[in-house]
Amino acid sequence: AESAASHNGGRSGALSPPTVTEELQRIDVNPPKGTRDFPPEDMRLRNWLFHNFREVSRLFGFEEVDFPVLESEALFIRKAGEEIRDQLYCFEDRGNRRVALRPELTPSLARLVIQKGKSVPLPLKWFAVGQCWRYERMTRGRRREHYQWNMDIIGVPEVTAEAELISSIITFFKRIGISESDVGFRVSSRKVLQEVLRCYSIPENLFGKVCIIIDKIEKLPLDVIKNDLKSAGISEEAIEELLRVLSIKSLTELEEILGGAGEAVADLKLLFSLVENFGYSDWIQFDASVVRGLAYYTGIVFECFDRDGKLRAICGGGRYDRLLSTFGGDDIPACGFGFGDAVIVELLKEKGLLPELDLQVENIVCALDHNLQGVAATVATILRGKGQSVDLVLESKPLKWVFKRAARINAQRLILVGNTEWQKGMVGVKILSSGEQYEIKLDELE
Ligand SMILES: OCc1cccc(Br)n1
Repeated sequence: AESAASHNGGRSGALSPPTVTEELQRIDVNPPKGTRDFPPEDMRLRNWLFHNFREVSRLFGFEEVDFPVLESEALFIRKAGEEIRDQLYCFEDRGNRRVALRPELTPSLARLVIQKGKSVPLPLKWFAVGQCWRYERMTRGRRREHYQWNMDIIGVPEVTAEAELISSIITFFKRIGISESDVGFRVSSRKVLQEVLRCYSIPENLFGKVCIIIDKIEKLPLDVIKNDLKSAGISEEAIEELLRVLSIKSLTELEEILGGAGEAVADLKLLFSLVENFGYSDWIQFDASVVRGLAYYTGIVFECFDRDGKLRAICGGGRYDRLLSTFGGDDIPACGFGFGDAVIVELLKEKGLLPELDLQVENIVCALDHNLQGVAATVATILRGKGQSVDLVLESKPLKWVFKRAARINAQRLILVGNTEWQKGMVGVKILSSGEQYEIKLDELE
């Protein structure tokens, strides 16, 4: 009675249908709103994507780092009115600490650089692939988590660092079949805005807030943008000049307006010439309206877009020379980018470039008699010792079932352990693609 009871979920006696209360205990088998499971087929695609992230990072000599998904909330509290702040997935833990699920990786990276201090000689080239979170009202039905690939160069003030980062992203695109006819980079510098604001004697501490307002220029009506800038203390005249500068689409025109003496024009000219040296000029364009939505960028900013205009930004990044000092660290220059795992998959689907990633098992091993199960396990161990994957049939099953499973798991070879063959120290082998079959001594199996 006890085993029967334990067998059918604690209900005594023979198998009986669950009672109403037990039925109500059924949990919701879907993941929390805005989050994803990764069943095998999706996990294969994710692993393929992350493998390419990591391979490009390796090719560029970057070292992998990681940080806790949970961070002190203080890491992400910036006063510039960023969307990332409004959507912070934050709470008070049982120790009354204000904590947050990280919405991005850069602040954690900055924290680790400061923590390591002089023990890590500059420049640092670090990369990470990590899950990031936001708590967004599900009205928009958007995801609340994604995985981001980040590459960051710490300690290099020159735009050679930004050129290297853009080159690494292009290398990634090329690896997966995306070309400059599919995507492009919009590149600008926040120093453009800075130089305009300085012309109108607008205090530096408004810089981040102005950038965040302007970053919404494509998403909000122009009068809203103007009102927000006015409320932030920007004069009408300065607003008009800002909007005029933001519509510039060529470096020549920018130089005419800002003059050739400023850092913004110098940085951008150098960056474009470096990228040209890489042979990647067709991938990038100057666009003064690019500011990006994170307050801490201080120089070059870029984002990658799909030329069909169907998708949100594929990736984005820029220079953040002040972030480490705002965390109490030294004034160390830095730049980096974030590349999410979702939009790129939408782009690959659009372009018919999703890779074929079937499960591949080299061997399926099956004992034909239950007294040979131990021998079958030994065969599996021998093959695994040679680095071969083995699906070991763990129950007594008819051969028809074994062949069906072999086809489902895409096994290349069926190894049959039967009494007749085993009497001679042999096992049966069937190559499933050709149908060829033969017997072989165990120690000759390879
Ligand atoms: O790109 C902004 C962002 C941050 C965290 C999670 C998700 Br989904 N998206």
